[in-house]
Parts: sequence; C-alpha cells; structure tokens
Amino acid sequence: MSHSWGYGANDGPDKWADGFPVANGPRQSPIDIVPGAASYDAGLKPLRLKYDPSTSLDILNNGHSFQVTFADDSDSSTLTEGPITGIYRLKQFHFHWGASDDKGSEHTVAGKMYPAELHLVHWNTKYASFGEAASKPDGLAVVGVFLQIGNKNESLQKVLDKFGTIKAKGKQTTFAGFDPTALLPGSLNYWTYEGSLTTPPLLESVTWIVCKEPISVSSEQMAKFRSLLFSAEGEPECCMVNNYRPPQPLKGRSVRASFK
Ligand SMILES: CCCCNCC(=O)NCCc1ccc(S(N)(=O)=O)cc1
Ligand SMILES: [Zn+2]
Repeated sequence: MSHSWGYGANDGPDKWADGFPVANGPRQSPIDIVPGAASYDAGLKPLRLKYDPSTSLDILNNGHSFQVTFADDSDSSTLTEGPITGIYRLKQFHFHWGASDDKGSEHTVAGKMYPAELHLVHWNTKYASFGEAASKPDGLAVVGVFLQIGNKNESLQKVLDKFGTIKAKGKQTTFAGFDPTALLPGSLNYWTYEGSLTTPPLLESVTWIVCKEPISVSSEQMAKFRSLLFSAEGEPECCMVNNYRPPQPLKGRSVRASFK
C-alpha cells in the first residue's frame, strides 16, 4: 500500500494511515480554519514572493494532480518574510479540486469548501534540496490560494491550454515563461499554522500560509480541470476529480492571522 495511494474508496485518505502512520500525527494538514478562533499576530510580516518566470520548466500529470515545476538551483523564485525566517525556493505549484463546484479545496474556512485550491510549494534553502527539506520540521512552506467561481481567469487559462498534452498520468510537456505571481490574489492577507504535506508521505514539515482572498475561476475552467485523468494511457479512463484530503484534527495547534 505504501507506494500506491489515491483518492478512491480503496486507496483514499481514510486508508493512508496503513502505509503512512504519520497520517494520525500531531500536525497534519489540511485543517478547517475558523477565522474567529485565529489570533491576530502583529509580529507577522507581509509575504514577500519574488518569482522569475524564466524558472518555469514543465507541466506534468503525476497521477494525483498536475504540477508546474520550477528550476530551483538558484534563488530566482523565492518566498521570504511572512511567518518564516530565511529564504525558501519555489519548487512547484499544483491544485486540488472536486467533481462539482461545491467541493474541492483541502483547507476549509468555517466549514466552507471552495471548488479548488492552489498550492505553491517552497523549500528552505538552509537544507541542500527539496527532498532533504521535506523531512525537516521547518523544511517547507506552502502558500495556499482558494479558487472561487466567477470570471474566467486569464492567467490560469495559460495553464489549462496545456491540458490536451498532459491528459493521462505520466504525461509531461514544456511550460516556459510562466509567472505564478499572476495566480495570486490582490490581497496577501493570510492565516498561518504548522502542518504537513496533504498527500503521502504526509511529512510534518510544512509551514502553511493560506491566503484569505480567493482568486477567480469560471465554471467552464473548472470543467477543464475535471477533464484530466488519474489513469495512464492504455488503462481504463478515471477522471481526475476529488483529489483533496479532508480537514484533519487541530490537536491543540494555534492558527495565526496576519490581519485584523
Ligand atoms: C519522484 C520523486 C519525488 C520525491 N518526492 C517526495 C515527496 O516528498 N513528495 C511530496 C510532494 C508534495 C506532496 C504534497 C504537497 S501539498 N499538497 O501538501 O502542497 C506538496 C508536495
Ligand atoms: Zn497540494
């Protein structure tokens, strides 16, 4: 089991603890964010995201989501400030989404699910690589952005236009010159808490930074997300939908807000 997990009845989130016991650990993600219970921390700095579009490399269907991968051999695309210390490099971004517009995000806000959630994954340059950082309590920082149904998102469309070439698991194609700054909301007000990867290996190494303001996505664009496949070419087709883990127990953790 430990290397074949998914989101189905037989291999989904309720089964992950079989192969990954940390699934029941003290700092698992995602969580339900309750705004009234979050504590405003005046010491939290604004997020400082500096992305260089020339570091975007390719777009890949990895069988769980699709991801855009970045060159991370220099400090060209970084996250600094916010709740973190030091420099974290952008490694990749990916999404989680539902089979319908009423579900799909991993984090929820007072129980509200959004149709999708963007994750921008960064690793702490005090460590030698993403792989090494992923096993450290301060190794990763993921910026989460909710998507809500509204106007067509032209920046997102550039990503969706590549879906024809990465429909099946394992398909990959070049994706150069993309600036993920275009996927950020106008306000970078955020909640932050200590958590984990939301997929196996579920490592408890993530400082989560969840933006309060969502970005827009049209219903037609959401339908395009759902045209991707979990399955590889030659396998029975299985639509890539509901690739989200539900909220996990807070277990005494505090959630801080960067805004009043
Ligand atoms: C092929 C070798 C890969 C080694 N990769 C090993 C590994 O740790 N991968 C984890 C990748 C991952 C998973 C979940 C998130 S999320 N949803 O929490 O943002 C972010 C990143
Ligand atoms: Zn994710």
